[in-house]
Amino acid sequence: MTDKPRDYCGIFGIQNHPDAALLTYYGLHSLQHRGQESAGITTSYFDEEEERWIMPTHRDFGLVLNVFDDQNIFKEELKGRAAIGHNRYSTSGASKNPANIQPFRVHYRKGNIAIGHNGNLANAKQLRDRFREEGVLFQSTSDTELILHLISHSQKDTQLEQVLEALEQVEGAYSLVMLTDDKLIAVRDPNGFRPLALGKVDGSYCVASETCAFDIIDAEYIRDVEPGEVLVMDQESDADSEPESYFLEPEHGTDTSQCIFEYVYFSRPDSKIFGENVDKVRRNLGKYLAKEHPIDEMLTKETKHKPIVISVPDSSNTAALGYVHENQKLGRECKFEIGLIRNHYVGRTFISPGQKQREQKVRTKFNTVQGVIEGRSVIIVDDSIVRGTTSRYLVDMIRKSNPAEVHFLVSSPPIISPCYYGMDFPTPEELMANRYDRNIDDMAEEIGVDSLCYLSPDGLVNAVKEANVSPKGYCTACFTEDYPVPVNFGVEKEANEII
Ligand SMILES: O=P(O)(O)OC[C@H]1O[C@H](OP(=O)(O)OP(=O)(O)O)[C@H](O)[C@@H]1O
Ligand SMILES: NC(=O)CC[C@H](N)C(=O)O
Ligand code: SF4
Ligand SMILES: [Mg+2]
Repeated sequence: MTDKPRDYCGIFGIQNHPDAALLTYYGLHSLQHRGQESAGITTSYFDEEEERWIMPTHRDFGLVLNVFDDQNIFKEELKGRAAIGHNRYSTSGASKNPANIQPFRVHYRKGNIAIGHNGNLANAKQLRDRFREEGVLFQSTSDTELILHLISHSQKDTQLEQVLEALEQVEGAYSLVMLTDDKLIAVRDPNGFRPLALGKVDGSYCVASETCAFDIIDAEYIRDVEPGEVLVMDQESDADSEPESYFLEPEHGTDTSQCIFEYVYFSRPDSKIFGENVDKVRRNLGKYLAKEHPIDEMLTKETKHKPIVISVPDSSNTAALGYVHENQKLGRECKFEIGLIRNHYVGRTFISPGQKQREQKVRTKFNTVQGVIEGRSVIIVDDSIVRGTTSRYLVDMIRKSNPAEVHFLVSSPPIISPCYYGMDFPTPEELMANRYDRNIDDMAEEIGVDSLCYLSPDGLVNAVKEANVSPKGYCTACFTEDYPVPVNFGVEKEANEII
């Protein structure tokens, strides 16, 4: 397991566009925050000379910028009017295993097929055990490959029927982009765990995990792919007519369970996911934080300045603004300040084992603005505490700038349980809330703050539902242990690695 939660994967797909691979490349750039281990693009075209469909794939470890560092990749290699792309953060199958880099592309009796997956299959172990018994030779150690085996094993007549039959057998979290020789297929699991949006650009359809990938290519957001929806776009599809749409039956329950942590931390504030702007929802989390923990109820020191609220850039900027705005509305004095400066050249989730290295990591990523902090009552707003590494060392650094007092507010509840739906969390024992038996006073002492306050689980759901009025439900399992789809607890990411 990992040091802290890491992002989900980012996926992108486009059909019937002359610059399919290039637009996918730009889309992946915008989705870089969702996965930084590896990146890949697959395209599809009919080769007149060879009289067959070709599906070139370019994929490697690293950031999008490094993987696609040569223009010729687009001119000579990734030809075709349809493309899918993937940025990976591993949840099933080791991150260092090159076989796990997506998209996966295979050839079977119905032609070529490629897949990019964001999420984690809840019944991967059962499916893998079944295939192993049947004698299947696996090409990777990832859960995503199982979907391809299910498709190739299907005895249905058409490829589309095979895909639908395969998807009826998988459970858990999956937003998918798939490429067949002549079709782009976009899928969201019936629970709708992961986001996936439909857009159009130059009259062509495109899909992406987050709408910030549309903005970078000047595409227009049309709507979300609905939970359980399978969208099929062929070479004749043009974005003025509705794409073909099919629906999968939910295996467990009928409610949707969109990942609430997307709104708390993962998605970019300039994106729209689950039908609502992330910025709007995140500000509302700050507002509810102010309702539950108004600023003056925390302060204990008299200072000659207004208390200051600082965010931990960039992920909590928006929630901190919402917190300040609501306090001011309630007549409580405070102001938003930039008290921490972030070095943007340090990766989002740079893994560094060992305590000394973790401390160094926080120092490399942040520095304090002494003049802003000195003598003030400082309220730090962050979006989440996982292991407690960031908060502990940040408070240490802030204390060195001589504030009058330091309080820590979190715009989500304590994380008490891992995610099994597409995010890589530390084990339950490593989560800070569990290390301190969920005793918030003890956690405050460990972090070194005068007080520590969290948004309540009800506050979280209410804040999200007020900002996004859609009736769809949310997964809150990492905060509540209420898992909407049964999971195989304790299966390690590396469980299938043998070399
Ligand atoms: O308690 P911890 O284990 O330290 O993890 C919690 C921190 O991790 C996340 O930020 P991260 O540094 O991953 O990325 P960000 O820069 O996108 O906020 C989150 O926003 C918290 O600041
Ligand atoms: N974070 C994700 O969405 C991961 C997708 C897939 N389970 C993998 O590990 O490759
Ligand atoms: S467990 Fe947490 S991170 Fe995972 S899908 Fe549910 S809300 Fe999202
Ligand atoms: Mg952060």
